[in-house]
Amino acid sequence: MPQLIAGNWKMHCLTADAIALAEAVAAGAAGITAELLVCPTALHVAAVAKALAGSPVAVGGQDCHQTPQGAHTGDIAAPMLRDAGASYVILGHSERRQNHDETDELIREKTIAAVEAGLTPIVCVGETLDQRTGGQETEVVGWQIAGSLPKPFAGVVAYEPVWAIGTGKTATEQDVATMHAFIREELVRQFGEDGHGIRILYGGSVKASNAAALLAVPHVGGALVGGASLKADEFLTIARAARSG
Ligand SMILES: O=C[C@H](O)COP(=O)(O)O
Repeated sequence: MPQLIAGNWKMHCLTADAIALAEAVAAGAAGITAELLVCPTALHVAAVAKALAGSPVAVGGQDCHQTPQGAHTGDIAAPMLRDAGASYVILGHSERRQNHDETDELIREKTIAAVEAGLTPIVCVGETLDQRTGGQETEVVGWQIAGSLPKPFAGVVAYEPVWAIGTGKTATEQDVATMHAFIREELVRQFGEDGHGIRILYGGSVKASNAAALLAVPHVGGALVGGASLKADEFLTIARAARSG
């Protein structure tokens, strides 16, 4: 399976910037064997999907509601993302866990809603600095996997240590190797043989200069890239560092 290189644009870009960024990524995608994905704000999914039509670059959302429709002011339903051209959705990002008090149970409900709408969920897990300092990182991630992923699970897991997001601090290759091996073990324990086939992305200050080393770590199935995905050249350089199989 090729690695998946996903850009999480977070709350960045006005419409014209989002279209220009998408077009620049698509223009440089030829010859890249990794799967490419960009996740703009929900407001820009349709415009970005239109800009990427005919290119190998997929589009995803950054969140969805746990129900397919209803009286939920300000929320976005998974079928709406699908209708706008998304094929993936990021769920349970630490910024949503922290800023919107999202629990594992809610994330599991959102994940089920995403799959029912035909989206591939990318479910994020990861420990805070305090949890790592306290030696609880695997326990925390194990609980997040058990609580956030429905059974069966038709999606992707992204390991993002919270202390490495947007800080410039990247987990060491050894940290990533240890945690990804643990996550694989947990996935196999919880999902049986299917656990071997679930992609596990690494996210947290991935950039052009560290991508090749991080993407070479066993059980790393790709990267979830924040800041560096806002520059097409850097995002494409990361994608070129990906393993193709
Ligand atoms: O979803 C992406 C992650 O939060 C990583 O963000 P970052 O690459 O800016 O550290």
